[in-house]
Amino acid sequence: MADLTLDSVTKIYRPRGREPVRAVSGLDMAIADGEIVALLGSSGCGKTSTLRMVAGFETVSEGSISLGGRRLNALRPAQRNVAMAFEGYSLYPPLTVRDNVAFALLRERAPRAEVASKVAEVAELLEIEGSLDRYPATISSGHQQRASLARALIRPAALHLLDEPMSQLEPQVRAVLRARIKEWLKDRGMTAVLVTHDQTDAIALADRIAVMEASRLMQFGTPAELRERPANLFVAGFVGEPPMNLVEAEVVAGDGRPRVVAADGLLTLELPALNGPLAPRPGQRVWLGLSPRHLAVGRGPQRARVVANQWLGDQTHLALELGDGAAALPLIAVAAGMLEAEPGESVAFEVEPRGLHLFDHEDDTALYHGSPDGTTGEPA
Ligand SMILES: Nc1ncnc2c1ncn2[C@@H]1O[C@H](COP(=O)(O)OP(=O)(O)OP(=O)(O)O)[C@@H](O)[C@H]1O
Repeated sequence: MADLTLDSVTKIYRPRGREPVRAVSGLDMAIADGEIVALLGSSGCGKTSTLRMVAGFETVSEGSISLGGRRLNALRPAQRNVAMAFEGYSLYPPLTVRDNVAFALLRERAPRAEVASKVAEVAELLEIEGSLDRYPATISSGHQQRASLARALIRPAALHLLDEPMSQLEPQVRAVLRARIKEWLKDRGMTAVLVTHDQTDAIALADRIAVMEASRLMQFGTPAELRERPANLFVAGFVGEPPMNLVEAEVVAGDGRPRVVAADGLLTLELPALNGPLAPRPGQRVWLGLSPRHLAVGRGPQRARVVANQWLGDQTHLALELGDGAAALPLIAVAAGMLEAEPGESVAFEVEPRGLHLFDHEDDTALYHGSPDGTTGEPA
């Protein structure tokens, strides 16, 4: 267990006969001892390359990686004191699942009785007791994935790396195992970095999430920080299901309070007095972000037409439209309970102050996040 630091880490692949590929660009991250971090992003954003550089399976092109104060760059994987569960499982085919799981402990000459008890414990955690005496090729991909996870989780190491640890698991099993894996890591104070493209996995497992896009780190924060204070337009449009509504708008001076006007005046919202170096000025074009969960339907000064109403068993997703035709402004609102609203119906709504965000129109960075009571402007 140790803290992990990535300092300006860059990975450039140079495939023969092809253009170089910049897979990771100037990544800075400090992960605390005992922390669980998820690298979250879409396919090809550089998550796996990052994990493989930490594990030592890829060289670092630029920058430095250290674990517990020890620089890792030049060390072989076996010298790093890092355990990794691979997305492709990489179990040894000639060994039973039991021997695969126990392999690293036996190699480190741990007492047999201790190994047996640890294997039994992790097998129970991941519900693979019935597969222990079988060979990898004879069990399902889901069980192979659990066996690979089990093998990594029982290894004593300073850092545990998990590459898409749940990708092959059924949704129900996934929810149960997520909670158990988190408990296992936390009970033992283990430091872990996992790679996932699944937001639910990231939110459920990690203390902090590193959102990556096109080789760059977009934001590194707790799930609440990403949701309530997205650092830029990308994170605002990526995090949350559904993510934030984003529309082009302009800040205008009001009598007293400034306002933000979107879609040719179809939507006008009052802002608190804005100040600070980043605060948008009257006349400035911005991206207006509205969190679906803070569009309160059934009250307030605004009106919209219901386009669709989806009841998802525990929440309602409402597709709304302001105005008509090609110029209409679409908005998604989410309500915790069931909302009776028919398509075609006109409903009242209001934007709760904390659901309002502004982003720079030029460089996409956050300029303003609404505070719960709406009395003060809280520049990003
Ligand atoms: N060995 C390699 N040689 C050349 N390019 C590579 C190599 N490995 C990865 N890449 C490229 O680097 C970029 C980042 O890939 P990486 O696998 O790190 O992303 P990822 O976010 O983990 O995606 P995925 O979820 O699909 O694994 C991609 O453009 C990928 O095609």
